[in-house]
Amino acid sequence: MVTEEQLLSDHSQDSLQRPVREQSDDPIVTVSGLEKVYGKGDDAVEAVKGVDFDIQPETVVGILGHNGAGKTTVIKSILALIVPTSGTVTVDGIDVHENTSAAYEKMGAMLEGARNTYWRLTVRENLEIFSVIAGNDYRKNSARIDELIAQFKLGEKEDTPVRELSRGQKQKVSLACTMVRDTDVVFLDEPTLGLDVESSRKLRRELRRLADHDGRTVLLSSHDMDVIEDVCDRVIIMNQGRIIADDTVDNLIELFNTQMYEVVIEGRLDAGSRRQLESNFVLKNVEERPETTKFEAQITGEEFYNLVGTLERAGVTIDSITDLEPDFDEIFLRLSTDRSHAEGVKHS
Ligand SMILES: Nc1ncnc2c1ncn2[C@@H]1O[C@H](COP(=O)(O)OP(=O)(O)OP(=O)(O)O)[C@@H](O)[C@H]1O
Repeated sequence: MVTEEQLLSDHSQDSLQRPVREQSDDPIVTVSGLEKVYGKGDDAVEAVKGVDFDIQPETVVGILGHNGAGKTTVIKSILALIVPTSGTVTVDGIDVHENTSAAYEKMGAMLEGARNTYWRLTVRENLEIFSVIAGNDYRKNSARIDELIAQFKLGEKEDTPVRELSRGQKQKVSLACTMVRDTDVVFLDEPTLGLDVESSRKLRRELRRLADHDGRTVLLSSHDMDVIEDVCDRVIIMNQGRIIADDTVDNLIELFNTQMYEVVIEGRLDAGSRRQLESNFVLKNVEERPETTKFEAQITGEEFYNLVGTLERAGVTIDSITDLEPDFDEIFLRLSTDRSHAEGVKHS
């Protein structure tokens, strides 16, 4: 078993320059039939119950789920930090559990945020030490270190010990240290945790740039839906050890986009009309005002005209119908609390 320390400090590369990976449509990460049971007998916990997915190169994939959903177990299995009960994981075609050292040349990880770094050392010393650990002569690598310091706007703090930095600055140092190892695949656990709005926004841009310009593949976990929405090409949502949704962010938003409408009608909704509506649609938050009544109707895309027709047949005068576009926060909540959505949102 390889420890987390070894993964973060793999030293098998002679030079910092990442060999250019041949262009290919093959997935760079494949996870097949992954299962993990912790403990035995009555104490056994089925943390991951048969998970399959592929990740295409140069994409950013988010993994989401409530606490205990199994995300860390999946990520640690990919990183060969734990041995799964069954299933296989390959990175760039290499089985991570059979050939861990070769797989580590392909991947870097920031698992515990700022705790990765050496707090007594300065920012620059941290980057130098991570460079040395990666098998590089940091003196020859100073251009890359300068670049990372500039990219993460750490210039003013480069000679400050990490322990004296703010939480956000520590997070940036940690990420920069992960980037010193110039690997094809990068795993980031809660990369924006504790960052202020502005720093989080900049970091999100940086994460996007990693895929778009540096050709890296990023798998990140986050509870911050803005990060997911802004940065990820695709999102995998886990619940109780299983994948319940796996699709592009755009598709997930589109799927939920047309499902909720806010309707305002003139006057009151009489009992007969209400019964008629409720037999066809889910009505929520009915609110009677002095002159109007407002309610939300949950429908599928094609039923929009049915909704209008039903209202007209009921003799109701429609003031307005507004598409309630859910934010990703709400989509995540709906998906992870209502299993009935799950079947429709897995991409092939
Ligand atoms: N070492 C362990 N021994 C026993 N059970 C474990 C161990 N690690 C995790 N589990 C259990 O496995 C399940 C999945 O845990 P995991 O850490 O993978 O979830 P997660 O989605 O990463 O959660 P979080 O968002 O809280 O980090 C949980 O029920 C957890 O209690």
